[in-house]
Amino acid sequence: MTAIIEAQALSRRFGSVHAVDGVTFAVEEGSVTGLLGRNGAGKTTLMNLVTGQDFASGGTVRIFGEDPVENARALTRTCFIKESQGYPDAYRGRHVLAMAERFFPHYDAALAARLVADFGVPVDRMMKKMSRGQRSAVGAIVGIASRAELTLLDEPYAGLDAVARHVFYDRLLEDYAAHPRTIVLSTHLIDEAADLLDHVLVIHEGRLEIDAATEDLRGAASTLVGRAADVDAFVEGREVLGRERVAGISSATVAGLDAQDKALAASSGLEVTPVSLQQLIVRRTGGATTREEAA
Ligand SMILES: Nc1ncnc2c1ncn2[C@@H]1O[C@H](COP(=O)(O)OP(=O)(O)OP(=O)(O)O)[C@@H](O)[C@H]1O
Repeated sequence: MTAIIEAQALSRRFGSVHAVDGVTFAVEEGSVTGLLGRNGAGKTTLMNLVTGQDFASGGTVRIFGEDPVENARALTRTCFIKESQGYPDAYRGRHVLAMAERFFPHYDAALAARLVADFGVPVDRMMKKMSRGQRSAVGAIVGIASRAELTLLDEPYAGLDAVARHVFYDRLLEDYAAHPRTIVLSTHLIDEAADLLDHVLVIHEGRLEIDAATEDLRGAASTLVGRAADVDAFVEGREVLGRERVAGISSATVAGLDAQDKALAASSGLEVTPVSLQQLIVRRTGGATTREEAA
């Protein structure tokens, strides 16, 4: 496999804030990677470093094997769409699409036109007069139609309604299947995007908390519900990610249960359910929680 992005001990400090704190990872060619984390975790900063829009305070990052900073060759193979994208005052939607067509060597204008219709974007309207969702849709259209070898999408659907988000997932997957490329997508809507992702990078307070195949994370934790005494006995000595207790009934989220463990839990009268990717990440980045409520 070829690594399209390689970061080694990459850091970015803003004064005393360690926005990105010594992260090392590789993104493989042709993968769809979710860059996940809480507000302020460092996702945008990391994407800015990967696309050469910011300078590292330490460590290195390479895309296509090269330093991205002021590297026109690497950057014309890269499309970075971010929520906070600014546009010149006089730009209408169609100007943004025309610029994209000029910039990206593999841009497909016919696909962009179809996506404009799918999202219902008023491309003759000034960008500054578009709603937040319409501006996001323009970014999503450029992100998909550019067919850049490396596509980074930073919260590409902020403001998009549920229908438009599903149009985005469907069209992105469809076009990716026909024209494979490397995609990195940051999002807070983890479960919604989970089917799209084959790899997950979770960043927490600037550090890389999880770097794993989505497949390996599915079923990586389970929730056990039952009588408090039974739950307590079962989880003794296991990795507990979170625990809640209401009136003698306990619920515990536990990592690393195999089929035998689950069967044992069930035979002890506990209800066992898999934890979704989103729940797992919330547990991992929110710290183990313990909540007790009286009856
Ligand atoms: N230019 C800057 N100057 C000072 N601090 C900054 C700057 N840019 C980012 N930060 C800080 O670095 C941290 C990481 O910010 P970043 O925007 O990368 O987070 P994020 O994961 O993209 O968050 P969100 O999900 O809220 O968009 C935050 O604490 C932020 O306040």
